[in-house]
Amino acid sequence: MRTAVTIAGSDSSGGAGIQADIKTMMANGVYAMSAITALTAQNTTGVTSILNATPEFLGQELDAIFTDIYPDAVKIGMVSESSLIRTIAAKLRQYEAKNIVVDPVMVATSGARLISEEAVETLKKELFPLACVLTPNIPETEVLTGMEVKTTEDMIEAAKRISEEYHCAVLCKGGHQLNDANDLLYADGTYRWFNGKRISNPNTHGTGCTLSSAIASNLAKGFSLEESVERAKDYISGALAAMLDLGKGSGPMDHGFAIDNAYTKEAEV
Ligand SMILES: Nc1ncnc2c1ncn2[C@@H]1O[C@H](COP(=O)(O)OP(=O)(O)OP(=O)(O)O)[C@@H](O)[C@H]1O
Ligand SMILES: Cc1ncc(COP(=O)(O)O)c(N)n1
Repeated sequence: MRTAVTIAGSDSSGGAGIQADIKTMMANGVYAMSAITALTAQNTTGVTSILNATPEFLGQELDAIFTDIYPDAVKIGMVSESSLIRTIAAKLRQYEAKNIVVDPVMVATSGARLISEEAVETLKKELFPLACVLTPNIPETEVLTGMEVKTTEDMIEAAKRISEEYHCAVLCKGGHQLNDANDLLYADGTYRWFNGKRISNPNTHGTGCTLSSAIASNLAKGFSLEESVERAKDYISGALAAMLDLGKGSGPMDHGFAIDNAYTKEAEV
């Protein structure tokens, strides 16, 4: 069985972070492991508290993982402090980790800031060069380039700039567009669109976490980056189209849509 690890924050409401990642990896047929960077107290309406792991403890989690069940792919999500980012980078280099997907998580759907400004600089310096693909959303793409991203041409230009600066592929996610949900992959000087029909579902908590974990799962299974993105896009569209509606705010998606006997189907009996 292929294996993957998520290095990210825990979401107590189970919609984003570690919990979304593990559900996604499992639904995509990959054995999931986790190194938790922070505990968050959050639900569909917001984040009320964050408790970071210490760099020492995070290092020990990564040692435990990499010295035993070596992961075929790595997904990195919320890491809010520079010291934690440095620990991750050092461990990934030490263990020669492969298929690293970096989701530069900055702000939650609910509006909470999940990384300090100073840590964004460390993320760029330490982790971006190790990534095989970065998956910023449009606001994150704007922060990373300092340019406004309003049109499809802007998305292409911004993704090109990031890809050239950090020498890795960039998937600029289009979930924040008004009419479409088209994602742009820029790799090796060329680009390709992954078009998605915008699904009229207000429950988008954890879409970014889910997409990056689905990409990591497919890379772990040996698919090319393009194939991995295509499959991940199908997965996120299916999870959104299942129209789960939980909680008072922007709710989580249904990861059970692809699994026989999953909880939503059972619940209807
Ligand atoms: N309403 C929607 N219909 C279809 N696809 C969507 C919708 N919203 C987001 N997506 C898709 O979900 C994926 C994540 O994109 P998005 O831009 O929302 O990332 P994000 O902002 O990082 O997510 P998060 O909500 O976790 O912060 C992309 O593939 C995007 O196209
Ligand atoms: C632990 C954790 N990681 C990531 C996100 C971003 O996801 P979203 O933007 O969908 O809230 C989150 N809310 N919590």
